[in-house]
This record gives sequence, structure tokens and C-alpha cells, in this order.
Amino acid sequence: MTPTAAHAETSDAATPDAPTVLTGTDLVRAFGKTPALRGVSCAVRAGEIVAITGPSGSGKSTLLLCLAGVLVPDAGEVNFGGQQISRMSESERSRLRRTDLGVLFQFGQLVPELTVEENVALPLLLGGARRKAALRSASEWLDRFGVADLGERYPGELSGGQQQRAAVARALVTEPRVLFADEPTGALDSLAGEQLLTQLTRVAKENGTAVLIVTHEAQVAAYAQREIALWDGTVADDGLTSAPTAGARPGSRLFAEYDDSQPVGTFDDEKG
Ligand SMILES: Nc1ncnc2c1ncn2[C@@H]1O[C@H](COP(=O)(O)OP(=O)(O)OP(=O)(O)O)[C@@H](O)[C@H]1O
Repeated sequence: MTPTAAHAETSDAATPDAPTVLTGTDLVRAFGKTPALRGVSCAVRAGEIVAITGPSGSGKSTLLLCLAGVLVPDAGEVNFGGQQISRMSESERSRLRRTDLGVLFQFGQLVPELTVEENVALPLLLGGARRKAALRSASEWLDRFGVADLGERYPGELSGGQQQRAAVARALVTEPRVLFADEPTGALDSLAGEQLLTQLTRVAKENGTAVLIVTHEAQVAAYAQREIALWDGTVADDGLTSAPTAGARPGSRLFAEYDDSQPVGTFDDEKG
């Protein structure tokens, strides 16, 4: 995937004065005896696009899932808008995910039995919206992702890139304040991945939605304004991607550091 002028524009838009919407403090999480997070702290501002990077097994997905309220940390706190997510019940966290937090995975997981438009309308319907209004919103969101004409089709009739754009529309239809995306372009070819990221970052910027993207691809991380690099369950680095000339930059600074240091065989292995 080659960085483009569109992504340079997005990367330049830092949000230093925007309020913090989400914080994770001293997050610890293990799976049995395997530690995944060993005390991770981070904060995300409104409208900020943040890449969570690091080698395989460094804890990226676990951090994302803890911040999204899908997983409960063993210790530490997640705060969203003054609410301690990590202390909420499962039903309270589910409600929050239907309203303020959007989650998107590598494979969009559209419901095959529903049309694309019904899929996108689903979070609104689950939230109690009327069918007609929900379908109208779904159609508008599909339009923003350039797939409005596919609303009547079923997911199986769409390409992978089209399905993932519909999945992004579904994740954003409730206008969440934070969108959590785990390898959102992982199943797409370079062009489809780049189109998706360009649209996703543009729409997020328009809506003031913060986006956290887990990725092991430098080209994807280069779409972010900030990069949180994990290493063995801890934060190795957290900083702006310093991208005034992002279009000329093949990858993010932190990935460049990985390339230089070389001990992370798993990262190179993954690039294959
Ligand atoms: N459900 C689980 N059960 C057991 N161990 C898990 C589970 N999820 C994660 N782990 C372990 O926790 C550690 C961190 O995993 P995590 O998936 O968060 O890393 P990651 O950086 O996202 O990796 P990748 O890039 O390979 O997806 C790894 O050692 C992993 O094997």
C-alpha cells in the first residue's frame, strides 16, 4: 500500500487541544499464565486517529479489547467520558458499545441473511430506532462509503472490500465517539485497503470520531496521527507520527525503529 496525498492530509491533522475521551491506566491482563498486558497506560483525544502497533503477541488486540470494554482487565482502569468501563457490568458495557463505542474486526462479520442496508441499520434497530428511519440512516452511511447502490444486496454478493466498507458504515452508523478497529484492512488487497483507510479517516475526521487501529502494517500505521507501540505487553513508545511530509514517508517512525533493531523476528516473519 503506497501512502497518498489524501493520507498525508489526514496525518497532518493533529488534535492537541481536543478533550481526552478515553484513558487506560495501568492495564494488566493475562490469559491463564500468559501475560498479555503488563501495565499499559494510554489516552485518546476526540477525533484522534491512533495506531496500536507492535510485534505479534505484544498485546495489541488485548489492549484494544480492554479499551473497548469487550475484555475486562485483571487490574487497572478504563475511563470513557468519566465512566469507569472496567467496573461496569457486561450489560452496561454492551449498551455502551451500541451507543458510544464502535468495534470493527478484520472480517466485518456482516449477517449473511440480512441485506447490506439491513446490516448497517442493525445497531440502530437494536437501540430501538424505527425501521424506516434506521434504513434511511443506513443508506446515508453506505453512501458516505461509496456503496449506497449495494444496499439491497446480500453480503455474499459483495467483494471483500465492499463488505468491509459496509462493515465500517455499520460500525459508524450510531456515530460512536470512539471506533476500535482490529486489523481492519487485513483481509483486503492494497488498493481496497488504502481506499477503506482513506474513507474511514476522512469520515472520522468529519464526525470527530476517535479511531484506534490495531495493525502490524507500517503503511496502515502511517494513516494515524499518533502511534502507540507495544512491546511484550508494555508501551515501548507513544508519540505523534511526525508526518509533515507523510506522503513521502514509506512507514511510521516506530516501524522504522523495528526494522533497524531486528530482534523482533516475529514482525519480519509476519511480513513474510
Ligand atoms: N484468548 C486468549 N487465550 C489465551 N491466550 C491469549 C488469548 N488472547 C491473547 N492471548 C495471548 O496474549 C498475548 C497477547 O496477545 P494479543 O492477541 O493481544 O497480541 P497481538 O499483539 O494482538 O498479536 P497479533 O499481532 O499476533 O494479533 C499473546 O501471548 C497471546 O498468545
